[in-house]
Amino acid sequence: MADLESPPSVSPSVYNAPSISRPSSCSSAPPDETPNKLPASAPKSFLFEVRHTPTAGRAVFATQDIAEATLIFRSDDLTLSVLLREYRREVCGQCFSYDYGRDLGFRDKNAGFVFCSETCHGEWMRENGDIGVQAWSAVETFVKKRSKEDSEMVDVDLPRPKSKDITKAWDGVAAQAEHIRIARANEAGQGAIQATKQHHKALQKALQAPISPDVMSFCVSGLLWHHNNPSDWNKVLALAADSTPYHNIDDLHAFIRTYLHLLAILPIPLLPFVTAESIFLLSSRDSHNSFGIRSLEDEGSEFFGYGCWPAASYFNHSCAPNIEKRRGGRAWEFRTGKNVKKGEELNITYLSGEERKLTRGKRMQTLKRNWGFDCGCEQCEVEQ
Ligand SMILES: C[S@@+](CC[C@H](N)C(=O)[O-])C[C@H]1O[C@@H](n2cnc3c(N)ncnc32)[C@H](O)[C@@H]1O
Repeated sequence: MADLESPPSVSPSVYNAPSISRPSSCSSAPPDETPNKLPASAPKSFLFEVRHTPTAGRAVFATQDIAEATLIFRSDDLTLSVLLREYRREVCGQCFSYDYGRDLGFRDKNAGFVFCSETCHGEWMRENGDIGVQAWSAVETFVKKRSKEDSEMVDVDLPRPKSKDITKAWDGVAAQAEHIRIARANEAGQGAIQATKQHHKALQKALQAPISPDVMSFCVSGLLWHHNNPSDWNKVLALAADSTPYHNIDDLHAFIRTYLHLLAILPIPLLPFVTAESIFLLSSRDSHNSFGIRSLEDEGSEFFGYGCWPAASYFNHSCAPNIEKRRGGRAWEFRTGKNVKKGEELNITYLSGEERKLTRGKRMQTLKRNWGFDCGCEQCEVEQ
């Protein structure tokens, strides 16, 4: 993940036949999109339009003069998200409200989330559905038994695994994944192939591997979103993709182990969604599109997690942005930070407060490291 405006932390398809096992890391371009066609999920307003640019992909442009402090867009289309485990007692699992570190009152022990109200709990249950509630309970039971095994902090200075390393690593677990599927299907009385000792051993081996609870939550939220909203999956597919989304080799392996863990523990109806491709795809879209979910007070000093709001992900970065974004509950609001002229690009910043004060060179480095792009904003051109 290189989330919009937060420090790097853990990162974090359509149903594929279970036998397909490796992510197609080289073919991550959004489907059904010609250079001039925009996805239906791109944000829409009479104040702006989304257009393709020669150097920075799609971008948002004002279609008329806009006065300072105008609300230009509200994005409430949260797809996948992760609430870091250390905040699970303090931050509402549905609306992300926070009460200065106090434990919230409505606890769902089975699922491992707290809520600020019965209404939020009910909404969360409704959105996740029966299978979702079962999935979160399975994860919670599994994590509770193990707890605190992996440190999820990543060293951002280690090299990122290249496409060929990623493919090789996923290929390396394809056979084990197949064995686990067969063992699970047999347990559920559904197997076309009789499970043997070898299959059960593969499952046990997966269960014993070190766990990464936040990576697991990230993946579960994405898989559930896909399961529960199949017709909206294109919103995620249409986002800018990163073909090498893992911060380092440990991050890559955390996702691969998580894949096997999820095959071993999730409810059977979810298993068709748990493919190497889908887990890779979640990272590849998260990497360039997630927004940090931070406290609303103290200039956002508490980093609760991150999430992906597809319509909000069409705003490019500028080192002198004209749009300010602010989270309210589960939605983001975008307002002009200054008067904007018709035809100007509408930009937010992807840099955190301290990073914004850096020199051009250091800002460039930060954006390149966290986002993989060479900043082509007007401010950087002026300062050149
Ligand atoms: C959140 S997406 C923004 C929308 C994106 N342009 C698209 O077509 O989906 C972030 C990606 O946009 C591109 N981008 C954003 N700001 C940029 C900038 N200032 N200079 C160059 N590329 C930029 C980079 O490829 C970055 O990874």
